[in-house]
Amino acid sequence: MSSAGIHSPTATGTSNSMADSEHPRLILHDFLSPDLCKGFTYKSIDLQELEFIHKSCSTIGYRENVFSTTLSHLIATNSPHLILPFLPIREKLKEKVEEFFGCEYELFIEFTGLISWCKGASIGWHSDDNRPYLKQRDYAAVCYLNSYGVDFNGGLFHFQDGNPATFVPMAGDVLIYTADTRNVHSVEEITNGERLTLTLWFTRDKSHDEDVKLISSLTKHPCNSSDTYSKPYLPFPASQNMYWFPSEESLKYQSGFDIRCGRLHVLGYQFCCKDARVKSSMDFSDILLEPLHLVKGNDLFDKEFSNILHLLQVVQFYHWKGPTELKRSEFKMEAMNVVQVSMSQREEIRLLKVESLKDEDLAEVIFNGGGSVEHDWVSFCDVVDLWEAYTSNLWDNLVFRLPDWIANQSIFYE
Ligand SMILES: O=C(O)CCC(=O)C(=O)O
Ligand SMILES: [Fe+2]
Repeated sequence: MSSAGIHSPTATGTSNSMADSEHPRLILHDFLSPDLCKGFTYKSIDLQELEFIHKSCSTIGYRENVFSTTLSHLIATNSPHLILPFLPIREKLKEKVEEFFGCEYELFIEFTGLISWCKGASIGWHSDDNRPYLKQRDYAAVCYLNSYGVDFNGGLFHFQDGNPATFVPMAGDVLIYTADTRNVHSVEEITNGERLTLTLWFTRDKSHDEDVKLISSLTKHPCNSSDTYSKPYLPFPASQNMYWFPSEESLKYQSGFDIRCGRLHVLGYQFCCKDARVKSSMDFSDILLEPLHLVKGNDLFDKEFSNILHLLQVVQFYHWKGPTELKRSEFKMEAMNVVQVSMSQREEIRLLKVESLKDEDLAEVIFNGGGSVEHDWVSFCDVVDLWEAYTSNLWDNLVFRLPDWIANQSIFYE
């Protein structure tokens, strides 16, 4: 394997003795450099791209105050094309783990997911194979997508024995370790911010190969059919309870908040339904599945998004691309349909907010909101087109690759 693209890694314990040691582990600094995937035809890796995917697609995670985005969830919500940005790094990591532990071509990826930990999340001493249903896990690779002291506080990683005892998560670093009791570890409580990782587990057991399961879903998915229809790539939400925080409130929705609405809220956005509660009898969770308009202050963006996930994806895309970085197009005010919110719409927006954000202070604490976020409608307009181009390009790319994946029962990039 060529190491081109692995940006001046300062590896701890690259020698074999470390892989064979009492605590086999490896730290790679700056592994996820922008150069990582230079050789790939798709594009260079962008940590913010994975952040964009997580902030627009995540659901409630497996632990308190944790959110996750798995590849199978992306397929289930009609965003199978969003697995593509994971693939270059997923492949590089697998090669690295196999190389370090001397098991080339023996491993399968068991799980790939974006995982974020918010204020209050922590985990005590454990090994990653410490449940009967996790016994197949042999190795873990955790890629840190943002940084301690910058994006979050708390969240230091500790190994119970051996060195290093503490690891300070910084964007671009990777931690690789065995999933057994030779690497018992913990993560300190997050005190503020959102700590984001791309986490993979590897197994020698083929029956736990994630690719086989993903390909089975992709085979049945519309992206594998020749019926073409317009905009096949619009996301479709999973069930409402998967988006309600905290999850124990999701049976009654009396306190807490919908995480998609929470994410919009901390960026200063609201939304309303096209036909002001035609649907007055409708439940807020059904309205989130209806065509929606984006609202900021008194401005209503007069373009319909097909549902709350579509709207959130475009908004997060805008914040990924950065309003200021976007080259301002010629002034195209007339093409930009921003109208003033009417009285009846104002009331509807308020009601929707009350129902979807029972506890807006909690949403602000969890998603670290409140700061001022840049926004202007001219660049937002451009982004709607850019999102469309980005998405349909990924979709075409997926459709092109899928037959080979199915034939090989393996998801690969190169
Ligand atoms: O995010 C990390 O640093 C490690 C998380 C962890 O220990 C786990 O998910 O099992
Ligand atoms: Fe762990």
